[in-house]
Amino acid sequence: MNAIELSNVTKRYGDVTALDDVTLSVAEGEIFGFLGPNGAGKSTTIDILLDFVRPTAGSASVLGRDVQADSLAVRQRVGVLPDGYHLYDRLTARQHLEFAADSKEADDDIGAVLERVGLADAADRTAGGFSKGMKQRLVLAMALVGEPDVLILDEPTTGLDPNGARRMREIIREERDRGATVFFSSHILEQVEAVCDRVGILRDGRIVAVDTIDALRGALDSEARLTLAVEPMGDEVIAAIAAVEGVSSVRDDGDERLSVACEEAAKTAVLAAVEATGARLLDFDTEDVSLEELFAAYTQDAPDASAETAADTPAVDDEATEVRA
Ligand SMILES: Nc1ncnc2c1ncn2[C@@H]1O[C@H](COP(=O)(O)OP(=O)(O)OP(=O)(O)O)[C@@H](O)[C@H]1O
Repeated sequence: MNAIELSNVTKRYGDVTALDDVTLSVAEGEIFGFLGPNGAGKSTTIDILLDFVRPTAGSASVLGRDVQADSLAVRQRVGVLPDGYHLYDRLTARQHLEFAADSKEADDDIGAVLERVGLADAADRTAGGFSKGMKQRLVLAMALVGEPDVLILDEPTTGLDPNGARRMREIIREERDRGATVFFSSHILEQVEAVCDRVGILRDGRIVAVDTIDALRGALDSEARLTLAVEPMGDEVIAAIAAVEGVSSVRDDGDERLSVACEEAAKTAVLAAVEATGARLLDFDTEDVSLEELFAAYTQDAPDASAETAADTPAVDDEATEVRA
């Protein structure tokens, strides 16, 4: 049984299609990262899993139960850290957890849960005076109450300092080790890479990739980044590289250096094109795809080689002129 399943889920708000035919499965015991740019539909997906929002078409289940027909049973077994959470300013941290335990019919050791999220010292202070990060820790603590089978966390590290973010990652792993499934949305890629077994990438309401980060990197391997040092450097060299089949962008980094994004197979053709102009290749290097580039590759349109080349070609500066002279 999968912990979470979405089958052909579409959600429209008037003219806006927030989710477009999304199908996704998260296995039990998995830490699944849900990524996408602002407005991609992450919160809408989470709201559908919790039955706060109903899909226009399709269905969703959590732990084998339909989220609409069985919403109460689902909520009993799910711990949620929502996007726009609500705390009661006049209640203490301990009272919030007692409330969470009551509603889940759980008998957690409240002190221990507060200790776990680093709020033991603030247990009897009212939430109204909490900092943003303390509030986030308290909401996490509420999600952990009752040893939920599934944790759904919407941007869990928002407002947390580096220690808080690290503690959050530790807790996510501990929960998985206990047997829980963790589904969390984020656009902090390092967080996601540090803990997730798999990620799903959402773009404009559609799932564009689901895999391990390593596999996603591997799939982009065809897109290599080359840095070249060329002498003399000029528009002719840039144009020659941009014209090579498989090159998606050429960027002039100044100082006689160029960055070229191209298909793996096009690398040699790029080097040959440089030499064919009569310029000398002083140095070249290839780099790994960064997380940022990985995210951009799945969530943005491919850059237009000619546009980028034109936009990024700086005016000839003195130093460059000197080398050319
Ligand atoms: N209640 C609503 N009424 C109208 N449009 C909505 C509503 N809720 C969401 N949308 C739209 O649906 C799309 C998806 O929004 P959603 O909040 O799910 O994105 P998100 O991926 O969570 O974004 P973010 O990273 O900014 O939180 C957006 O275009 C948003 O404007």
